[in-house]
Amino acid sequence: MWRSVHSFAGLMLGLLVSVVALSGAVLATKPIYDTATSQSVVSGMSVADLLKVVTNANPDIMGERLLLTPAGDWKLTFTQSNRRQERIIDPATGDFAAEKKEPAIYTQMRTLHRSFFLGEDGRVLTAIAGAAMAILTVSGVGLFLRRVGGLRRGFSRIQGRDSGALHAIVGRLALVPLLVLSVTALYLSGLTFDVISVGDGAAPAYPESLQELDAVAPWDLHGLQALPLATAREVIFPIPEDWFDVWSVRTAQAWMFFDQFTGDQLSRDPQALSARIYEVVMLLHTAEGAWPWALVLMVSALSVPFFTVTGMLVWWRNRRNGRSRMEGNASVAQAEILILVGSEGGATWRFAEALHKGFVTAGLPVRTCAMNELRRDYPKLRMLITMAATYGDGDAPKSATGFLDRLARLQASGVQHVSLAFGDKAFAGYCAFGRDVATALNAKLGQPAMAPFEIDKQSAHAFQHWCDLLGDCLGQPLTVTYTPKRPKTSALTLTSKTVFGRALGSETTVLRFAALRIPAHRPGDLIEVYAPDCTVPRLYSLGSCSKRDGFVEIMVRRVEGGLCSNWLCDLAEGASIDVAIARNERFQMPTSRKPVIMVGAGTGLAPFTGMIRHNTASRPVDLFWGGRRPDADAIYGEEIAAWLSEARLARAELAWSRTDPGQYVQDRIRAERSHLIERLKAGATIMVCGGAAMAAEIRTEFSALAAEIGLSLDELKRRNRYLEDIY
Ligand SMILES: Cc1cc2nc3c(=O)[nH]c(=O)nc-3n(C[C@H](O)[C@H](O)[C@H](O)COP(=O)(O)O)c2cc1C
Repeated sequence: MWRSVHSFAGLMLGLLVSVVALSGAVLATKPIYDTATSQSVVSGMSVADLLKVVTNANPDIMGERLLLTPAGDWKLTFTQSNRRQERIIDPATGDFAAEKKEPAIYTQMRTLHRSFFLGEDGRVLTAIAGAAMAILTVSGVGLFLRRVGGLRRGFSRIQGRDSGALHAIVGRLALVPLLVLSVTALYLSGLTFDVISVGDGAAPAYPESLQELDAVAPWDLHGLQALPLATAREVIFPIPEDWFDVWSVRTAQAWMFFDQFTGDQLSRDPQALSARIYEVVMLLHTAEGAWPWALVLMVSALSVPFFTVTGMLVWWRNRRNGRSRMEGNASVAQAEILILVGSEGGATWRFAEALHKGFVTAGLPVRTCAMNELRRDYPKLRMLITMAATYGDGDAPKSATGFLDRLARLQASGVQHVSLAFGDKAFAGYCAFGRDVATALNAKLGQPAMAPFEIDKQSAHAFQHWCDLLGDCLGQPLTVTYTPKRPKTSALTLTSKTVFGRALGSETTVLRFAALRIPAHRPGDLIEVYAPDCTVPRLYSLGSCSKRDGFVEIMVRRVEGGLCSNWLCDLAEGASIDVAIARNERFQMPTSRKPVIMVGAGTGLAPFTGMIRHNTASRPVDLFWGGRRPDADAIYGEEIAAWLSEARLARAELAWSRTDPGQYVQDRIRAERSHLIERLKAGATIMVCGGAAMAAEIRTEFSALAAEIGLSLDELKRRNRYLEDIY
């Protein structure tokens, strides 16, 4: 529901809201401009002080009223030579000052902001924009909390730098000011259309002075002396020689009345609640007289067009990933079958879409949504089907991070369940999250309707088989048609190839391609290579950055019988290959300036090469890398030496396993124990890339190191300070 509301409002009204917000951002500079140019109140002045300077500087006038203008100037109404006049005065000297002329841009922006240059009719558009902004903000919060898996995780670090993550990061920061702006905008529209009114229209109850005494100068009246000028909005002078008239001062909260002879406060007439609310709303919405808040409003308003653009990108990406194409999705109240999807790259959504269609065709009320969208209650639910991919070290994919907590709160009895896991046998934690899901379902709902099933490398064949089994289980054949979708690929031309390790009987090749029209990527992202005769792509870590390097670089180890690796290693210079980019947000160089410890072996060096090459700010980066023999296997040997001399790399600890004595990368870690502890204390992030066996050894080493300073590996992982890219 949140998603539909948010997408609909954003797509339909994003432009309108952006125009109002941008013009609002310009208007928010006005209080800053006013502060810089106004005849500002001399801090520490009282109302009595102002009256004194005004009277002394203009002895031959008869003052009537002093009014603080929205621009922050004091305007004096007075009579001189029987002529009534109004002049801005300088509160420091009491002299008349030139009336400030507002720059034309503000007048234009105000008309655009309030009515789109369309007169009264345009005010409806502004009201719609205000309502849309309120809806977008509230539904955005709902979506965000669902994405991170609940309020408890609402303050934790948001992973990734894709448009969705940026949308959420900026959204979290701008949330409060945008909510304030939208609610106050709605209030002001309510005033425009007379839905809300300010005050009851009653004039304050003026008291009278109690006795006639000799005239006293206002600056000698203790009541006015005690009233700070900063709190006053308006001062009304008593009529001269009218002994029962009083000094009246309006503040944001009340009218206050002072005896003109004794200076005593005679009474205080609080502003009506509605008038006070109006004052607060105006302050919050326009920030007049409060330039720091104006700055906050300006930045927040500027973020609105950013949301429109990133929001559209997210919407488009979701569409492409099949996320929003669940036609015939049953409502929560009607759903009898619930398909929950845990996906990060989008492939599982495509399987889910095929299954969803199968149920719709069979006439069954089915609802398909992300695992993080699981609700507490589905009144008609009969069967729950989970389709979950696994990421990282057996972790949940993005759309399922909060699933296990949500499942615990599900109110369901007599609901059948089936789990399907997606993974890749090349990973150590094959289908690990899918298995966790199956275990949790068993604990919550009892025995499954059919045995949990695992699909390796998105096998269409295995999926069809599982759909047949599911049909048997339901006692109703299901027609599910799944056609694997090949992403849009780009062609790369091999420009150079460097082979290492021939002398050792197995080769590692660094392949460099010309990068002409390749989608944006950074070191650590993955490249999907489509080799001839391979139904599924093979993934390789990228060592290059699309923005900074003029090439694409990967490292491939020849695997006996490996279709793709042999094909790549045998490629001739000038040959072309088809590739797509797979973002790997979990394995990116952290953005802070804290140290980074990179650990890898063999081709695990690939992502680090790009990260180190671009470490131009010389942040402390240590590389621990394991190869076999320095004479045959010194991949990037010269570059590493250069990076050290250029301070892109602080240390290079290379371990050679086939020398005498042989050493593994974990041995170097043990040898550098005290240095690494210092790095950990300084907030270092550890990045590990390579085979599963090596990664397990490194985990053991860093668990021990972390324990020495009272940390645990789990905690480091939770804080995104222990990142792994394992194959
Ligand atoms: C960066 C990355 C990490 C992965 N980690 C694992 C893993 O630990 N265990 C596993 O079985 N599969 C792992 N996989 C494979 C995915 O689970 C599998 O490709 C799945 O079909 C992806 O589905 P999705 O595109 O819907 O996210 C990983 C894939 C990638 C790209």
